[in-house]
Amino acid sequence: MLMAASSSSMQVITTKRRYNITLLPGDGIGPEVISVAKNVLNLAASVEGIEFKFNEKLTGGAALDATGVPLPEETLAAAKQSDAVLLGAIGGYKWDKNEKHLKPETGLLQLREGLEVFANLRPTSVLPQLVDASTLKKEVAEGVNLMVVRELTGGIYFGKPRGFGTNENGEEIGFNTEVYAAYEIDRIARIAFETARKRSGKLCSVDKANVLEASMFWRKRVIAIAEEYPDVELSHMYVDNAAMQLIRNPKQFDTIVTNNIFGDILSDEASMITGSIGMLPSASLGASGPGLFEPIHGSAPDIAGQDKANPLATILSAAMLLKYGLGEVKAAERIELAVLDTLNRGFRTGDIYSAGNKLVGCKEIGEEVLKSVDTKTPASV
Ligand SMILES: NC(=O)C1=CN([C@@H]2O[C@H](COP(=O)(O)OP(=O)(O)OC[C@H]3O[C@@H](n4cnc5c(N)ncnc54)[C@H](O)[C@@H]3O)[C@@H](O)[C@H]2O)C=CC1
Ligand SMILES: CC(C)CC(=O)C(=O)O
Ligand SMILES: [Mg+2]
Repeated sequence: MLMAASSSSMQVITTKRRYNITLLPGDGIGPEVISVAKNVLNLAASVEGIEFKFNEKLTGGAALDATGVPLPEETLAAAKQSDAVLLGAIGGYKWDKNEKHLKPETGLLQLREGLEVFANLRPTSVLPQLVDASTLKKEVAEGVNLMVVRELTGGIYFGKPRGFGTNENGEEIGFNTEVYAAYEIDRIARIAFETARKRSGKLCSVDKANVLEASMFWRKRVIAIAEEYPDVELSHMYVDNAAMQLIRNPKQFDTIVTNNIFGDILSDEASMITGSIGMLPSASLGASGPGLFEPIHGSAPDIAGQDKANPLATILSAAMLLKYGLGEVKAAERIELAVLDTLNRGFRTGDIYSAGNKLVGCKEIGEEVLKSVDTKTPASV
């Protein structure tokens, strides 16, 4: 807001906040959920006096088909120049047999690396409206509210050497390397400690330090960084036990910090506590530059093109874009409340459906969220 002096009076001029958003629909259900989330994002923003310029670009399999690479330079350049990036999902059966590294998913890794978004926040909470949809018993699921802080630009997905070759017996092999430098662990640990401090003050670091040197080093660095956060209670757990404890008693966790691959796997597992992978959003953030916001799920080729996808994870990722990417907290809350209101009114896609609710498709639940964005204010839900 600018104050401009005139000769007769002080005039208040409200400046519209304007942002450039790169949209990367990707493959499979990606374009379906992005189309719905874009409308929700646009409406919530305009109600709050924000204007978006959307710039849609190719990535993943769609980019491979059109340009021969899964992340065209033009896409990365547009993403870097924008204020935030919203991505649908990447990959599909069509490209499964592609040779070596020519996979759509490589484009996603290149994008995360190119934007240097090393911190992936994956909140997992059981909404009161969806306790029935949880895979777990009501008393185990009710009230779960945890945050997985996943390291996103290091570890085995990026480590070198990697590739295909032959072993000493001349047999074919494939190999990857789990490698972490101290700075990579330190910076994600600090994000996790800060996150835990703002939540209930409990941080659990998940590793495989009984077997892997990279994990032993991970634990050593997390313990070193803990000295900067004496108010946060730090614990450690091996990943196999963590996978089991998440199902046995998820409420023992508040903030979990872990490496790239364990975070990928544990967050898919955690999604079933909330009812569906179609509910979980994520924010990927770096030290500076635009954040990348995407649902945690993939391109779901088994339901693509059938209007069956749950777009709520992408809509909630749009809310994270507003909150973490742009600092537009009111517009973010408007979207979160609209999702709750839509669920309160009984609308469900197939993945979160339970008897007595209204079964709708991707587009229709999107329309219902739009109605809620329009009618509900933070005070009215
Ligand atoms: N961030 C990304 O772009 C990711 C891409 N992938 C890619 O996606 C493709 C499919 O991978 P999958 O292992 O099958 O994982 P997936 O997450 O795409 O699907 C797993 C299961 O969850 C269901 N599902 C996923 N999202 C849903 C939604 N929004 N609403 C309702 N149901 C939903 C699917 O129908 C499927 O049965 C692969 O090419 C994979 O590499 C996988 C994970 C993340
Ligand atoms: C598709 C992969 C690159 C990653 C993945 O599964 C994820 O980030 O959840
Ligand atoms: Mg995954």
